Amino acid sequence: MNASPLQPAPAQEGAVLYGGITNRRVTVRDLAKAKQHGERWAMLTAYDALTAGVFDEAGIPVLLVGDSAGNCHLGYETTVPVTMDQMVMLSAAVVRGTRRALVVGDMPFGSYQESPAQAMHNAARLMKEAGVGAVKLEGGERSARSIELLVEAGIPVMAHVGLTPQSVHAFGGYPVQGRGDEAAHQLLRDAKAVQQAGAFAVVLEAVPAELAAQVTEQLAIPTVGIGAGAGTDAQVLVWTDFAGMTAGRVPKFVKQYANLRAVLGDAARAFAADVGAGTFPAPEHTFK
Ligand SMILES: Nc1nc(=O)c2c([nH]1)NC[C@@H]1CN(c3ccc(C(=O)N[C@@H](CCC(=O)O)C(=O)O)cc3)CN21
Ligand SMILES: CC(C)C(=O)C(=O)O
Ligand SMILES: [Mg+2]
Repeated sequence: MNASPLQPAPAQEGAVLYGGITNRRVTVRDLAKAKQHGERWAMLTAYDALTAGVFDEAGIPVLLVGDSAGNCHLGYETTVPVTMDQMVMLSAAVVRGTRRALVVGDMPFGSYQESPAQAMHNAARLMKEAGVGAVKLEGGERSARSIELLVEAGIPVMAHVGLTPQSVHAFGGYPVQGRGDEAAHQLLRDAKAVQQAGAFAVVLEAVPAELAAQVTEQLAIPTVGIGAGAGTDAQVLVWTDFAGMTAGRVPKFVKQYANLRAVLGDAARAFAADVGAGTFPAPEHTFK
């Protein structure tokens, strides 16, 4: 059955997210219901209107405008240089390009760590100037007071614990988090702290699968895994990784569902060859 745009084929009978929501945006309440129904869901990153529209029409219920835009879109080595102005612009484009998905704006490094007031100021920018439906920020216990303030102000917050990429310099790279008893207990404390603070979901990044499954069991809010095994409520991947666009090595947890880098490269070479050979434009591409 060819699902028409914005009418994706329901994944399963009684599906909350993949079946009945077509003429409105997915909300955090839908995600809570999905957890109650044991319905797993997929989140992808998106950084522009066109790509976001493709994923929206494919029925992806939540799109994250990740600060991974730094790596995948803006040519930075890490997410650290990404600015609020860049995230506002990219998030606004993703909102304009979609009709159904919940769009989550990722708060970049230095936009929330100073104080809850700073977090409020910049989260409000994403909500007002970009029109996102929720924001995401990194940190467990350390971000709890900021999450509380945002939630009290009516801003839905997705938290992010485990490997928090904005701490790449402190970590010395992107190591798996939560290995060993003390680290595992700290991860659980972080997850419970963000739930207590009012987060509607929490990303678990680069965490041993068994620990992620235990955390998922103990939380009432959905967990969104990336490199956290199959026991979380949802999964997220950076879209350039999942579509085979990323240059060079991708993290171990990535499954590549396409090889767009090769497709685009081949197309570009064919275009150049046709222009060189004078076979493009052909008569059918030409005005009289
Ligand atoms: N393209 C892209 N994909 C991502 O998933 C991603 C970004 N960019 N930018 C921001 C962060 C960085 N991420 C990363 C990057 C590398 C690893 C990585 O290679 N980790 C090691 C862990 C090895 C270990 O500690 O055992 C790995 O081999 O997977 C993990 C997450 C996730 N995010
Ligand atoms: C890796 C995901 C969760 C993220 O924070 C991003 O894409 O920026
Ligand atoms: Mg991010």
